[in-house]
Amino acid sequence: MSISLPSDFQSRMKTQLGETEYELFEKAINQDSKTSIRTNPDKSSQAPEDSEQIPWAQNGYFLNERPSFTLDPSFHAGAYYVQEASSMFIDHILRSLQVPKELFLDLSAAPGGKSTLLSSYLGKDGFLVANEVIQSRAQILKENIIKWGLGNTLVSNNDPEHFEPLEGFFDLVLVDAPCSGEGMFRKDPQARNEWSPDHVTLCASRQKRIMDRAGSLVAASGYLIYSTCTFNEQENEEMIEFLTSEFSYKPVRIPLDPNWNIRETQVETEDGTFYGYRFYPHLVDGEGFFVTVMQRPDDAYILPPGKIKDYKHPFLKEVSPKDSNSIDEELGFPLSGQYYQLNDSYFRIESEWKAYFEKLTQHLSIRYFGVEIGKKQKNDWIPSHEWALSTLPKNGFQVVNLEKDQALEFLRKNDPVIENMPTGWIMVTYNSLPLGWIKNLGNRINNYYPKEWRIRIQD
Ligand SMILES: C[S@@+](CC[C@H](N)C(=O)[O-])C[C@H]1O[C@@H](n2cnc3c(N)ncnc32)[C@H](O)[C@@H]1O
Repeated sequence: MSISLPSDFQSRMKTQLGETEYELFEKAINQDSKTSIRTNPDKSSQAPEDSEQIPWAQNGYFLNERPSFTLDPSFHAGAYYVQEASSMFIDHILRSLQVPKELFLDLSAAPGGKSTLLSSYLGKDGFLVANEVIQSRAQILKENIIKWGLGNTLVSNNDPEHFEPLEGFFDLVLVDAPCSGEGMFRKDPQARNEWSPDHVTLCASRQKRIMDRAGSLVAASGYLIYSTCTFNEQENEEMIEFLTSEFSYKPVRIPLDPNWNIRETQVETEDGTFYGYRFYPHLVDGEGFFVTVMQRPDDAYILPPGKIKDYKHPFLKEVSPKDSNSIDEELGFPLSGQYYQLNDSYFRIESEWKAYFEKLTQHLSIRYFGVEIGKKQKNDWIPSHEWALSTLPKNGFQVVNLEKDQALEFLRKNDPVIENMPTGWIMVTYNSLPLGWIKNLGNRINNYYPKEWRIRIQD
């Protein structure tokens, strides 16, 4: 049985859209949404079969059918992320503004849709902090960042308040805020039951608390992006008013193709006209979404990372630049890595981000960073699953490419039946995409797929 739209919501939307347009909106919100994915250009450059390009996202595609993603090994290999189309507008924002690839923060990042997009945009040139306050969700975020595999991200598990010592530190801060979720009424009809005018007010005051901190974290000339998946003005336009009353920001206008049917909204403030972009389901093949962008003035504060002498951390041990270089050389990586040890395992980041990383570790609760390579035992490496899924080379290991059935067995953490398998460590792949490790000991096989990731459904 379909869940009806709350009557207060209906009357608010009628005021926002007018009666005639409201009917189109209501019809659209009760229809199925289109499935879309964003491919990982560092793993797979192919457009999916039977798909159509999303005009505002370079690697975004609408699929003509919704497949079972769980039963597609490429999904587990991080070849793509399932993301609704409107959210991918962030890609258009970054590219049209040519935002410099520096230090980015995604403050409310789980499960990682926008973080994986930011990570791809930054590539080898930038570094991303993907933060999530809820512990269990930070775990899912970590998993998705590992699968994406670019090694340019740190996952933290902090309340926005914990970022206070990092004011003026980030070149871009994205806050995809927890909201009343009106834009999800189509995809998740249960969300209709949770909606009430009081809930909207509660969400707006929580957003103010978050933005009160987030607004201060952006460095001079940096960008602040605020988004929600809700339609109302209280959580959107009013947040622009709030931000501009609390902080000094300049408006940013994003070029739009009129065929996209994205609605621009304007907010008059003492600092000029600011812009927001709203996605309605009767106008766009995506879910409800709102986003605004603003820029910190050039004379605002910048917090430099400084030099941390004799880096000390209760858990992390720095590997000297000389030893870091030797590891890169041994493993055939670009000679630009800085390593750290955590519980005897080695983690690699690009050395360019060393000072930034070390400053971040002084203040944040780190869940993952860079690429975990594995442990060293005498002269051998015990490779980590994270390394397999990363885009770093895996030189010197044997590789076995699996058929789909074998790959699914591996992902269920069963032992895939493979003929003429060599002994030792083997990286298993599907369509040449790394899935993980097995070790053939001759009389038995060990499957190193992480048990908490294993898939549980049958074909
Ligand atoms: C809309 S979701 C983020 C979706 C994510 N950006 C993506 O694209 O996959 C909002 C996130 O904010 C988190 N959150 C909840 N309360 C918060 C708070 N007080 N401060 C910051 N984030 C919060 C939620 O746990 C949730 O993961």
